Amino acid sequence: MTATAEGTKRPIRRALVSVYDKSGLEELAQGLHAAGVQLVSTGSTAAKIAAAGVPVTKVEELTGFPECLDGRVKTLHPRVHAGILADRRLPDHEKQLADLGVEPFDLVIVNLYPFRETVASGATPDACVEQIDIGGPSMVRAAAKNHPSVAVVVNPARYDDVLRALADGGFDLVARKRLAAEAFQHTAAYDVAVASWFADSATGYGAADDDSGLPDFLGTTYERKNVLRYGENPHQGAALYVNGRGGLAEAEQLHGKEMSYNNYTDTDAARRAAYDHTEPCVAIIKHANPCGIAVGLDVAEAHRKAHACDPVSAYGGVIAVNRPVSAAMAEQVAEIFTEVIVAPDYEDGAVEILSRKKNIRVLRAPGAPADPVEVKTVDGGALLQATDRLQAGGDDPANWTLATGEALSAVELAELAFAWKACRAVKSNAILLAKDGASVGVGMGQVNRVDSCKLAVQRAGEERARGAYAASDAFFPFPDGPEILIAAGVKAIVQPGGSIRDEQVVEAAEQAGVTMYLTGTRHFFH
Ligand SMILES: NC(=O)c1ncn([C@@H]2O[C@H](COP(=O)(O)O)[C@@H](O)[C@H]2O)c1NC=O
Repeated sequence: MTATAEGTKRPIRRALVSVYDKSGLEELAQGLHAAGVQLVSTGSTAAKIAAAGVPVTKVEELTGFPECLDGRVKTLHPRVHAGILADRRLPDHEKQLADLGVEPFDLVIVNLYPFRETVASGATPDACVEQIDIGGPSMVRAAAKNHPSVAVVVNPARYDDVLRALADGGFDLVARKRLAAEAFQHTAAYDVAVASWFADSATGYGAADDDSGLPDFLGTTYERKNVLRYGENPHQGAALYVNGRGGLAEAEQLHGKEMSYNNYTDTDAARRAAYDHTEPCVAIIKHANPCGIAVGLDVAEAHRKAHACDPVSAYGGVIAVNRPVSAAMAEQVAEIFTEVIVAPDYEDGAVEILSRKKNIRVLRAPGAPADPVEVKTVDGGALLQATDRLQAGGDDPANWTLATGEALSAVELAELAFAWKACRAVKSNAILLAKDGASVGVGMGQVNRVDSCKLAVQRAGEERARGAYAASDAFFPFPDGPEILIAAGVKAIVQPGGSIRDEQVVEAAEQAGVTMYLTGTRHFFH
């Protein structure tokens, strides 16, 4: 076999066209015809080409076999597939084609039935199954395999390239290989979507062969959306990929500079924090940790309270809101250097107010974060876990156990519940002090809980710590942590409990007359 030189172009004389998405088809067919290319096509594709005044041979005429079974069999025929798969570099293949009376194809243009869109429309299982394209992927894969002889196009956005190549003597091997790669990516993503739908798993990622609910095969595909300027640091290349499920990765940017890698990770953390609360909530994040979380009667009030937690750190922060941003809130934000603001929407005038600052990135991302699972890579593998969400059991104060002290009133319990929920947004070991529905002191990311307690108290300051409501994301292993909170004068503490020294921990609170509740639920966040 002699390898075709990379730069050698293969002229296009005969094309097979079978497309579900018929956008740009008429112009393409006219262009192909004008360049002297013979067209062979399926049912309604052929009808549209003919209607555009372009001569076309129906596949049925080629195969001598009618399209049948409601379109389940159209192109699945040796006259089609031998025409696609013959390796034109091999004299023996050329001879076999001649003996069999099969004419080869130089170009295959196919796009597939809209399986994903049909599933998303809520169609019946039978209707979804009917949209699993069989003949299309077969042609695409055959043409891509045989890229030394055939060019394959799966995306109408490539039609201009086809017309340009025609005028230029055809595609060279490098271009055909690139088209083949695109074609296999297209069928691979299509098959993953079909496989995941069949698995019908809660994760949407694939089938579980046992009762773990976790897929045996982690099947999801991502398409590159943007190349980012750099990653976490300037020497790291980075890009944003989307998996077609919406969310932050597909947020609409309404204003400002291009999002950076760190902007994305902080914005993700900010949305996670803001959407934990049912009241209007604002979370301000720096380096994935909150420098302020607060709820209010409206978003402007929530923002004032969140900002007041730590105005120094909020400089250059990332803000997430769980409600549309009002003009009043926008006026406040416009006064503070802010990297990103993300919200489900913006009220009239809010974007214009925010846009007074050239650089602030203004994002619209409708809906709460909804990914059912989180995937983290480790060297040589990946970890998948169900996404941590607030639990109906342990995160509901109605289910908490009063370990010691006076039971809180409903208003006080709501304060402690706010602290508990807000603490979930803090990197472990996490301690959060709150007052009036706002964080006032946060101790984050320390390698022991005592230091997190010290940090939370120090950041709150004496006055704000006194009478605050304290939450810990995981149990206190020793009484030393709570002792710091107690010494600072907190009113109540909530923590999961479950340490072998719970008794000593509870005793410390008891002696000081501080109320302590146990949730039975932990929220590590790393
Ligand atoms: N069954 C087959 O032999 C077959 N061959 C081509 N198709 C698909 O039929 C569609 C085009 O059909 P039409 O030209 O009738 O609109 C394309 O999306 C193509 O991928 C087929 N359909 C499904 O498998």
